[in-house]
Amino acid sequence: MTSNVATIALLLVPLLLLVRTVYRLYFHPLSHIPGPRIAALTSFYRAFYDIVRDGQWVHHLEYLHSIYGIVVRVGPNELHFNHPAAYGDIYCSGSTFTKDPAMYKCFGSAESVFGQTDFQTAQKRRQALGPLFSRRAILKLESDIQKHVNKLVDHLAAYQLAGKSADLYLAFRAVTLDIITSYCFAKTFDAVSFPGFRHPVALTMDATLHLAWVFKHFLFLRKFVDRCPEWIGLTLMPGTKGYYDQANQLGSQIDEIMENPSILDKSEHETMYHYFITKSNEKAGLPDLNKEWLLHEGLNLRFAGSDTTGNACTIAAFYVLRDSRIKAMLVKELEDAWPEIDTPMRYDAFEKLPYLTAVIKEALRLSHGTVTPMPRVAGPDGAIVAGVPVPPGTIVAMGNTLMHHNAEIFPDPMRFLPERWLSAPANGENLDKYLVAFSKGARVCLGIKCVVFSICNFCRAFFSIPSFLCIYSWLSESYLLVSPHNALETVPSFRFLSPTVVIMMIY
Ligand code: HEM
Repeated sequence: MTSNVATIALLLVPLLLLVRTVYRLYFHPLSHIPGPRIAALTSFYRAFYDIVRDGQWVHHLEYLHSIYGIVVRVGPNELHFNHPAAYGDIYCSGSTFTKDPAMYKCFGSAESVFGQTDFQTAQKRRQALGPLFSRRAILKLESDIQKHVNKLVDHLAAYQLAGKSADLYLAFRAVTLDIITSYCFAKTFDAVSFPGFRHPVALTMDATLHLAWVFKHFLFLRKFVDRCPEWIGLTLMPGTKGYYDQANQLGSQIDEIMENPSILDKSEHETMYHYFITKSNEKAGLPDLNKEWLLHEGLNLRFAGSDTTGNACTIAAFYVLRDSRIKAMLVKELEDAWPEIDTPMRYDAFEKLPYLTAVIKEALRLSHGTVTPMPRVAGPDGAIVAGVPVPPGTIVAMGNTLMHHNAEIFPDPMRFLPERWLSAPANGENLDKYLVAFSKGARVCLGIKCVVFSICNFCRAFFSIPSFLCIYSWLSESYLLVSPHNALETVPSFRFLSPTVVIMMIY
């Protein structure tokens, strides 16, 4: 009897696999869409590039589109597009598409605004947190942000005096980490003061990003890590110590506040907690307060605010410093606008400077924000994307890199060319429409205003103080300004979802 069951099972498994293969290849609603046959059969096709090839999926997508055209079937139930219209169709379509849970649950930040896949729930969370990142709120904290930038500049000056090289990639990571932790929690790690800017949190961000891919394709591992005690997590992934440290640190701050919310009254300025705990008007429709939610939200903001902004600043510094023409133009504009260095100049004035703005846009374009395509799932009515009918439940995406590298929109796309943002486009179209570093639509980056503001501040500190210009030329001549893996052409694709919170994967 037992052997009969085993025989039937042995026959059944290959039979089922065969049926599935035939279905996926010939009868699946996506079977007519071009793409590699193997991708139509199994999602391990993509897993291979994500995990074994260490995040090279983004580069492979460019290759696939060069062969198959604007739409490629990249998985059994997944399409990837490469057409400017597709971006709008997918990301600006309101509630037609929702975030793909397989991707957004793998970071361990399921409870944060970023992790919400449901459209309505996400909107409520965005409404609650949005005012923290409004222009008004940011302007109120201008001096606080500038304080951190000035500290970084002091440290860089010390490097110059000592004749030592500085890793600007880590330096930017450190200062953005300090800014965002101070901004959202009124506490910082003082990461810029760490020798070599090598704060464990900044260092381990990259280390754990690799794991995101593993978790995406093997979600049960994510769940295992969520539940296992810290010592097991640390034994398996020693590189995650910095994350445990910050989660523990943030966790105790949350415990303290939840126990006694009145301590928020003594806070130096409003923080994330004020928006979720004390501002009852905006709380409508939010779940009951709990530690896990605040922790996910907090860890998310830390990652979202430091990784992306740090990358954009690194790219800006890298390209401005290696091109003396661009550097001269930028410096001239800043010096004309700000002749008296000792007289503080406000952000409102800087944001009106056209060349500075163009440099920032170009840095955002070439740092991409989120490098990996952000997957969305078509709703029950399906959709039309770039003229292609998409059946309900299909996963679709279009990567920012493909938009930003599109030579028809951005001629000579791999060149850092701020001027492209200054000249009127030949076809009269506004180029801003194609700058998608912050994504677009209802799930556009929540920190967008905060970012432009911070980058302006960096530029102001770095490029407008004459004595620091020599640091820059010295650095650019003598050393690579960025970690080799972080230069534009090689920004690793596992650094996806910049605001992505991979930080939480261990939580
Ligand atoms: C140069 C800097 C930044 C870039 C390029 C950037 C880019 C992005 C992108 C592309 C998304 C969409 C991700 C997705 O849908 O998968 C996003 C979402 C988000 N970003 Fe940013 N970001 C930056 C800085 C920040 C900062 C400073 C904060 C605030 C601390 C922030 C907070 C968020 C949040 C909360 C979300 C989730 C929004 C939602 O899901 O509705 N980001 N960001």
